[in-house]
Amino acid sequence: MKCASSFTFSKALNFGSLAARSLNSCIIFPLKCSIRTGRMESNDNNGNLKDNDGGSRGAFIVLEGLDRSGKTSQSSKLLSFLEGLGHPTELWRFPDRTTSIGQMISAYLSNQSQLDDHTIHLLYSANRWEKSSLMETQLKSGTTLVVDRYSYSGVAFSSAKGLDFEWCKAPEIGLLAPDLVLYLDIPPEKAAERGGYGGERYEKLEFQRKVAECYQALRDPSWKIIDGCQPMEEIQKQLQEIVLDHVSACKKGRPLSHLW
Ligand SMILES: Nc1ncnc2c1ncn2[C@@H]1O[C@H](COP(=O)(O)OP(=O)(O)O)[C@@H](O)[C@H]1O
Ligand SMILES: Cc1cn([C@H]2C[C@H](O)[C@@H](COP(=O)(O)OP(=O)(O)O)O2)c(=O)[nH]c1=O
Repeated sequence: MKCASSFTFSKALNFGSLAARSLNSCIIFPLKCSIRTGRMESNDNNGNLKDNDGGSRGAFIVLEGLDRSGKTSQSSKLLSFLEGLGHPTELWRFPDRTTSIGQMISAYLSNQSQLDDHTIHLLYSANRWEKSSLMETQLKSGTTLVVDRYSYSGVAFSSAKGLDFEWCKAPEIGLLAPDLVLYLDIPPEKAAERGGYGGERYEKLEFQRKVAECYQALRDPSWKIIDGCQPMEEIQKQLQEIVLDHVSACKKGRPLSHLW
């Protein structure tokens, strides 16, 4: 894979932290299906409700996979499932196209603008950084976040273009790490058959094959790999079984960690 030449590692890091500092002060409009804030409550030994300050929090769950692997369908089913069990839950997605950075990304994806590969990579990252403090607030207030794509998409798609793998990871350093990555595994050819690709920039079979290889390189043993070719209901059942353990571990105070 080719190395970034004029753009150094430290510049990428500086960009990431600068974007985080300046954008965190902006008004943020999160893309979500439900908003529930407020403190978690639990019973003390006498059965009285008390504030839950002891690190109890929501779980950070990420769905990853190729375009058309079923992430959006499964994310919303997961949201309904968790809400149905009474867990405060929000559905987020990246890129979040509602912010001004997100709109630049959207214009690029629909081929209305042209950007250097490094530049768009850093914009995707900035789009995550501008949401990171809100993300942390929500998790700490007890809300579980189901997130459709995260840093792994950033690295897989940009390194599939030929950018250096480690360079691609650098601007993500320090972002919150998910508690669980659910990877919907589907051959690129199968994904392409699903309703056909639209006109977006990356929706091309040859490119998706490279993305699949880059995801392979990025995977770690903690990822849950789900066969995305199964019927939707079967996938849904498997995801439900996996997430509950993580939701309860986070409720019991599993600490938040950071990438990578
Ligand atoms: N398990 C599945 N089997 C068959 N079709 C599916 C399955 N999951 C999703 N689809 C269909 O594939 C298309 C893309 O699904 P979507 O959830 O939008 O994927 P993504 O968000 O990963 O791009 C939709 O038409 C959806 O109905
Ligand atoms: C989050 C992210 C997405 N992408 C790509 C993946 C998708 O092809 C595209 C748009 O993402 P998305 O809107 O999730 O598309 P889809 O629903 O088809 O999966 O942006 C990146 O290249 N880098 C990133 O950091």
